[in-house]
Amino acid sequence: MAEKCIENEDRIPVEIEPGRYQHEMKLEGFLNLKPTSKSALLILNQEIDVPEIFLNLWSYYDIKVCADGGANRLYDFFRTLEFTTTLELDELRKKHLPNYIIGDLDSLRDDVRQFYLSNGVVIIKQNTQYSTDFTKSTNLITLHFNDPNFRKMLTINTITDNFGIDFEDGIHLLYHKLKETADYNNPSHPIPNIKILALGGIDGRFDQTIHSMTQFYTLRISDPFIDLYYLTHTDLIFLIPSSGCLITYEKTFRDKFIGCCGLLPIGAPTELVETIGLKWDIQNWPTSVTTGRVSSNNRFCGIDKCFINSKDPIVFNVEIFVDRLTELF
Ligand SMILES: Nc1ncnc2c1ncn2[C@@H]1O[C@H](COP(=O)(O)OP(=O)(O)OP(=O)(O)O)[C@@H](O)[C@H]1O
Ligand SMILES: Cc1ncc(C[n+]2csc(CCO)c2C)c(N)n1
Repeated sequence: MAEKCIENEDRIPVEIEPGRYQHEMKLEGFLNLKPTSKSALLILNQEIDVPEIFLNLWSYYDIKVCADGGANRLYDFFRTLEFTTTLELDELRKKHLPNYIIGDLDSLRDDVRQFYLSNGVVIIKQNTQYSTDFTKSTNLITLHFNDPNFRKMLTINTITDNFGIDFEDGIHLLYHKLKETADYNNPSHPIPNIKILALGGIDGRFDQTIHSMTQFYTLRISDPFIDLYYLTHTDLIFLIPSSGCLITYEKTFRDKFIGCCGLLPIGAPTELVETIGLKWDIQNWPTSVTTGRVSSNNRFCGIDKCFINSKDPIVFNVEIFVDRLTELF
C-alpha cells in the first residue's frame, strides 16, 4: 500500500474501535498509580532533574531503588530544599529511605553509605563488570516482586555478608534461577505488570544513554511484564509495542503539559502502519535512522487520544513540561 502523510488540524476528535489495538496506556499514568500496582522508582546516577515533582513521585511508587551513585543523588536532593539545619535535613532523608541500593558501589560515597546503612537500607554489592548497575537494578526489581523467597532471604540474613548474596553476580544468579523455575508462561497465572519509572539515564554520557535505550528492547524479551519509562526534565520516554497501541490522556493534560513527540526507530528500522491523532499522521511509512525518515517534531492533535500501529516496537518520546506539573498537586 502506498505511504501517506496527512497534516491534521491542531485538535481533532479520535475514536478507535477496541479491536484495532492490543495495548492501551494512559499518558499521565506515571503520576497516578493505583495503590495495588507493582511499581518501582529507579534513581540512576544523575542529578534529579525533576525536583518539582520528585517527592510526589516518591509517594506514588511502591519501592524505590538507587543504582549505585543514584543514592548520592537522592541524599543530595534534600540539600536543594530550603532547610536550615543538618538535623532537619537528616530527618527528611530518614522519611525518604530507598528500599535498596545496588551496584558495584564504586560511585557510592562513604558518607551516603554510612547514612543509609545505619538507617537499615538494604545495600547489595554486585561486583560484576559484565553488566551495568541499571541491569543489576532491574533484576533486583523482578526478584523483589516475583520471588517471595528473595524477600524472606533478606529478612533472615540480616547479619550475613551481603545478605548471603554472592558478591560477584549473585543477583543475576538468583534472577536466572527464578526464571528457570517460575511459571512465567502459564496463561492461567498471568504475571502482574511492574511499572518502572527511571530518573536519569538520558541526557548524560552518550554510551549510558544508548544503554538506557537497549533496556527497552532487552526487557521486552527477558521480562515482558516490566513497563519501563524514563522521565527527564523535558521528556517521558517509553516503548510503543507493535500490534496497535492506544494512548489516552486528559484533554487538559494535553493542552497544558505536553509539547512535541517523536516516533524513534532506534532499535531497528520498521514501518509505521498507521497513526491516528498526530498532527502529521502517517500510513505505510517506512522509518529508520539510516534513511533519516524519522517522525520527529510531531505532536498530538487527538483531543484525548492517539493511536499508533507500528510493525515493530518503537521508542516514543513525549515532551512534558515538568515544571508546570506542580499545578496538579
Ligand atoms: N553520565 C551518565 N549519563 C547517563 N546515565 C548515567 C550516567 N552515569 C550513570 N548513569 C546511570 O546510572 C547508573 C548507575 O551509575 P553509577 O555512576 O553508579 O555507575 P557507573 O559505574 O557509571 O555505571 P555502571 O556501573 O552501570 O557502568 C548507570 O548504570 C546508568 O544507568
Ligand atoms: C565487551 C565489553 N565492553 C565493555 C565492558 C565494560 N563494562 C560493561 S558493564 C560494566 C559495569 C560497569 O559498572 C563494565 C565495566 C565489558 N565488560 N565488556
